[in-house]
Amino acid sequence: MTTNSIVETDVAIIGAGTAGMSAYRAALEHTPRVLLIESGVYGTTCARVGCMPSKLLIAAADAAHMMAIAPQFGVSASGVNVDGRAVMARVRSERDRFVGFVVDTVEHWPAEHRMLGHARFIDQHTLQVGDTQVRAQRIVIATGSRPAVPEAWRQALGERLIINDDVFDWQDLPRSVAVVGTGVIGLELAQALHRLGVRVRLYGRSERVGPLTDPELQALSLEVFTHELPLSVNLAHIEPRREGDRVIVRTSNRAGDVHEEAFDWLLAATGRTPNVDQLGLENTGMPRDARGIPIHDRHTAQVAGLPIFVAGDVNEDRPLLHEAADEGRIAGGNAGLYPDARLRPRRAPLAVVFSEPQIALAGASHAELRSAGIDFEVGRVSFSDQGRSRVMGRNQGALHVYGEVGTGRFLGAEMLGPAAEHLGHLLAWSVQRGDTVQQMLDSPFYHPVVEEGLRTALRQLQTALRLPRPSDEECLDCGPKF
Ligand SMILES: Cc1cc2nc3c(=O)[nH]c(=O)nc-3n(C[C@H](O)[C@H](O)[C@H](O)COP(=O)(O)OP(=O)(O)OC[C@H]3O[C@@H](n4cnc5c(N)ncnc54)[C@H](O)[C@@H]3O)c2cc1C
Ligand SMILES: NC(=O)c1ccc[n+]([C@@H]2O[C@H](COP(=O)([O-])OP(=O)(O)OC[C@H]3O[C@@H](n4cnc5c(N)ncnc54)[C@H](O)[C@@H]3O)[C@@H](O)[C@H]2O)c1
Repeated sequence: MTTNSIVETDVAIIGAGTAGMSAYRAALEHTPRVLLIESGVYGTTCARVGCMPSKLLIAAADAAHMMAIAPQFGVSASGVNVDGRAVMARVRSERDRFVGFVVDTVEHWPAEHRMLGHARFIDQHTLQVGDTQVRAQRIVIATGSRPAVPEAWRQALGERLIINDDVFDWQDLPRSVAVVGTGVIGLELAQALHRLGVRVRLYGRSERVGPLTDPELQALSLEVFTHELPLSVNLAHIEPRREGDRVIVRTSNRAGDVHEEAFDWLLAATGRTPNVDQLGLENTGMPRDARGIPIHDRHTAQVAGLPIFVAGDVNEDRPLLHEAADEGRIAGGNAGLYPDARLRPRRAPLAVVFSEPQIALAGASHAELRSAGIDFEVGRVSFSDQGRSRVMGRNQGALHVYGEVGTGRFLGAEMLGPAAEHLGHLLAWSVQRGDTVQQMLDSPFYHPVVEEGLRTALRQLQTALRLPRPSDEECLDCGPKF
């Protein structure tokens, strides 16, 4: 690569996604010499092909679903008509609006702070970007991730294999889609398309549908989604092939039963790969893990003693929007402050899946508690008979809350059920504050609300924890006397 120009800067940030933009703002608080480098287009994964367009598609699906189930309330219109072109027109135009705000923001930043091109490390302080060499005192890696698609499928299916990015550019809804991968993206998109009248089948290698780790809730999740969606899980082989314009998905289960079904498209939702492979990281001598991700401290974002920082989905640690923004803030701030580095606190974990019923994980997951060897008890509630959930016709799912034996500290929760996006917040906030189960029980609960289900689970947990009963002066909702 010939180098025609050299640019010198204090902080170079690779990637203008959510993490990179947040790092840019934080670094600017310490130095005006900041350079944000982007190899693709401005607008971020979240706004262009992630959080926002997926929720727009789900919003349309929710509308169709509400009309479809309205007769159970004694309300009906004359059938449900989904106009695929109108659905996709709204998805695209609202998505473009969100993207427009982000692009506007970046384009209003000074031109000398921005560079377009693919950045690659030459050494710890130097990046090659096209024919420009960027010499930076400190560098933030915020390169995000991309869909991981089995190469054999790409070869076999050509353009009939699609990823989430493609869905949000559709002009119309297709007739049929095979969705492979029962993780978050697969579940959200498969259910939305199904509710919009697309013939969908969701394929999975295991019996796990969504990110829940509690075995009882995993089983419930499989049961609930099997009830609504055509699902083929626990498959030993998934072998798609192309016949003309059709995709034939041939599967065999562990018992050897073979099934074939034809679709217009195969949507691969088979996880994501961190963008570390084309960065020349081998030229820096930085420590990396088996996946090639720079080993760094999640409270400073710094790679062991080096002037290099990591933020966002590229690190595979909680690949979520709010975490990418936080990590960008930490990485950019510390890149600005280098050689000082501040240890920054991290928020309690919170993840939400916008399926119906929704899924939420707050604080420590069941699997994390088990692997850490923590002594904990579980409180449970089913939403099938929960008052408000039944009123709304959304009485599906269950909530499990976890509390520490001995201290009564609330540790975390997993749930599948109504209003999980809101309950998840309450629960994560309690974990972050260090609330005890008793403190949560002493908080107000309105009537009739879904949160009353949470109270039932907390009461059960408090009983299971067998803690000494507080005096009547100290509590409103006290556990039993042992
Ligand atoms: C379908 C889908 C739905 C989602 N829904 C949600 C949701 O509802 N809620 C939620 O919290 N999260 C959601 N997420 C996750 C969320 O979108 C990500 O956590 C977030 O966008 C990550 O931001 P980032 O800055 O790390 O990466 P990105 O926004 O991807 O930014 C990385 C940037 O780096 C650039 N880049 C890469 N390599 C180079 C290089 N060598 N040189 C220069 N530039 C480079 C890329 O072009 C890109 O612009 C969803 C993701 C997907 C895919
Ligand atoms: N609501 C949200 O917040 C939201 C929505 C979408 C995505 N996200 C974020 O994006 C991340 C990535 O989501 P994702 O769905 O791509 O990943 P994921 O890890 O959640 O799911 C990938 C799934 O694909 C399966 N899989 C992998 N290879 C396969 C193969 N060859 N055949 C069949 N199945 C295969 C895996 O077993 C897994 O079930 C999530 O972890 C989440 O952090 C968040």
